[in-house]
Amino acid sequence: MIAMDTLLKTPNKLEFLHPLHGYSEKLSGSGSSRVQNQDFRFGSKKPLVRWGKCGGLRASSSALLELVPEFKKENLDFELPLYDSSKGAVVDLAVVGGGPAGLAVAQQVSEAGLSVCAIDPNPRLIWPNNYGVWVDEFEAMDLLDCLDTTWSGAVVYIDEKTKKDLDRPYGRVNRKLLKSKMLQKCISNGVKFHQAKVIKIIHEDTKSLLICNDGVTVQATVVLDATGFSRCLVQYDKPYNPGYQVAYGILAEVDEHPYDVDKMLFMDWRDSHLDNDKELKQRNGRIPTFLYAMPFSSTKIFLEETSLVARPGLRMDDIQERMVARLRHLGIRVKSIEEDEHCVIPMGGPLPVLPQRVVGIGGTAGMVHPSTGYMVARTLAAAPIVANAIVQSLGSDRGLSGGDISAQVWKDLWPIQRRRQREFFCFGMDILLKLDLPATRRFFDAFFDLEPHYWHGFLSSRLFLPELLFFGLSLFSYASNTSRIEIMAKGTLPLVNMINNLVKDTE
Ligand SMILES: CC(C)=CCC/C(C)=C/C=C/C(C)=C/C=C/C(C)=C/C=C/C=C(C)/C=C/C=C(C)/C=C/C=C(\C)CCC=C(C)C
Repeated sequence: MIAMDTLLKTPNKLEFLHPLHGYSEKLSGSGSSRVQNQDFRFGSKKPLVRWGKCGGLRASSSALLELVPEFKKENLDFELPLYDSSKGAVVDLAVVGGGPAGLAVAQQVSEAGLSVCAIDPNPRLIWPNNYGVWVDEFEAMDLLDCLDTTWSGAVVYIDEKTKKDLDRPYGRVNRKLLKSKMLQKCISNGVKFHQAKVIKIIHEDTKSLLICNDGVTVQATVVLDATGFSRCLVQYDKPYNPGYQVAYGILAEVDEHPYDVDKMLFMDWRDSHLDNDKELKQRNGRIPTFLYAMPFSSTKIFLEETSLVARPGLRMDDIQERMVARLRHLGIRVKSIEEDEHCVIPMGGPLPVLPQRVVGIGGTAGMVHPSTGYMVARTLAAAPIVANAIVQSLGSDRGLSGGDISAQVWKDLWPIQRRRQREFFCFGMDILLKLDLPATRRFFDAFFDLEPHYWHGFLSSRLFLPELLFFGLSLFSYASNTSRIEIMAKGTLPLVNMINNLVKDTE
């Protein structure tokens, strides 16, 4: 076992290659933002941070990082039927990216008897992400068997004195099981797999040619980009200015922790762990982070220090430093780390060009919840909508061109009520971006006092515009006077922007 104080003396392990961002987007096609112990990139294809010798991190977090095991790629043991390019056949659908969203669509389109080719550089790799979901969201999709742990409720610590018990069960997705189930179904429906990255796409009237980095060309009537935040194929025509959720998580064996094993810790905004570090406390006061934790037992726990949203995103080393200070304060001594994850989720920002020839789902299609960073339940729920639209359009005898088919799919994915809903969520994000720690606490104090229908519905994208207005008014009425003033002061400009955008987008 290594005590935090001993850990503090260990020399540093991170080497900085970029002054601003020690983190990455995942650039290849698994439809996910989380990465584990690899080179890091941000935006550009250049490595920015490398795990290696010495560097700019304060010693405190480096020692914790010493416990992080070498990243092992864990593959599923499946014999995947391969795409045969020599036949020159045109498949009905090519899915680029093998994350949850891409595989769900591949599975559902192939179920309808259409031919599908799934392209991913690592199609057997178990997703590195630790997905958490509200149990009711997975229940609605009949996916309860894909949760490996559930908690009867969740807890939010607003500050040292205020704790909220959330009466809503939460679960961790069993990513190995979920991916195995989806792959199994894809295989039995006849999906073919191609292990490569797509580097170029050429559109013709009735088909598209996907040129892969191994020289193979896949021909498809419809192309679905499910590559996550790399936004490989989908086009954007507005400046990309998202907020960033940044988090660092460890699945750790500890000697003990103070959290109730029957509840998951949704947000812990306490900051007494920073009392001895004035500078860090001030930083946290300006752009706060909270702890999110899934206690599996009294000695095994997933801990994730999280910046809800910031622009630009917080540096990963800053987050790690805050986490180490918090664990030390809570008396959590880490014995070993089973896995760690670095998570950078772009939130909000413009939607892609609607419609366009390539269809998208998940991060690439603007489907991350702009106020929370959550996506997996929403994209899994959207997969049948995308799949149905593809199946209907391809099956229609109206002789639709590739462009007509994609237009139909985009229309079903982003109907006006979903676009308006997203506009409201972006409005919410714009307010969150401006709140310091005291204001954030006041905001969430009111948010979690709302009727469950409102806060559940907001977090799970179940409220649409008229109801969202009542949600906003209700939040306002629950807020303290100080918080109301803050919402008005910080929210007026975003409110005007939202109204302008809603007025412009009328079809
Ligand atoms: C899992 C994942 C995805 C990731 C990883 C990392 C982590 C761990 C994360 C976590 C996260 C979390 C926990 C999150 C959470 C979040 C939340 C809770 C959020 C919430 C939000 C809310 C909001 C934004 C709200 C808003 C509201 C508003 C805007 C209102 C307003 C009002 C006013 C202005 C008044 C007037 C009225 C009208 C408009 C009508």
